[in-house]
Amino acid sequence: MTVRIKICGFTRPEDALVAANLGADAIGLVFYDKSPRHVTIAQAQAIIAALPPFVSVVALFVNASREEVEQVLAQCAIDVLQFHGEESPAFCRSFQRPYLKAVRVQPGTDLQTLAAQYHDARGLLTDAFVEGAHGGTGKTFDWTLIPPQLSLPLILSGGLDEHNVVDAVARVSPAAVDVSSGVESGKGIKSPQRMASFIAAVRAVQKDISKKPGF
Ligand SMILES: O=C(O)c1ccccc1NCC(=O)[C@H](O)[C@H](O)COP(=O)(O)O
Repeated sequence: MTVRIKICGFTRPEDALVAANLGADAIGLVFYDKSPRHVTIAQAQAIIAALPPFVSVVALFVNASREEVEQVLAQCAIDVLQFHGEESPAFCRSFQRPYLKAVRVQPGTDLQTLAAQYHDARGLLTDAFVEGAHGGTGKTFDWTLIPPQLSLPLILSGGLDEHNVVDAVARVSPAAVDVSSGVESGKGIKSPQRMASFIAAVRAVQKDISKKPGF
């Protein structure tokens, strides 16, 4: 199976275009004003306008109000919503859009129960738990906390980069990987070289896995 690649936290159209041309499946835009990667609606529109067809645009929120989410949906061509806060399943599904639920994983996090609660999500995005932060921390978590069989597609996130993503994909077999800090040269500034290395690493490990007997 193809491991999908989402790169998150773009603030500049030129970086998003490079990501798309390198083969990223999805790009993430952060609509959370406490993030250094926060984009305005005008910035988001410019980034989206720079993309070629068939690259999904994911809008991220952290405990946003219904009005904030609706305002973004009304003004930007968003394909998928991603919720990083304490949003209830009812809130997440109420926009009638595909959504991802992000979960900050620490010992004791019951991913099976969360997958059942958010059963209509397009995937569960597992990120590192860092006190006081909701995402984009560049920190990894203990991947053994992920149960082998989850009832939702797993999007592995949290501290991935061009060096550890090979090991991550081989160990966890996620449906997709998500990265932000690990392909940056500065907060919100994506490095073409790091994005290229990251995507190449995912594609290489995937080829290796598909060569194994029984695959
Ligand atoms: O990127 C942010 O600044 C951010 C802030 C608050 C909530 C979510 C945020 N990013 C969400 C993402 O999908 C990131 O890609 C994910 O958290 C992984 O980030 P990183 O560990 O930096 O790769």
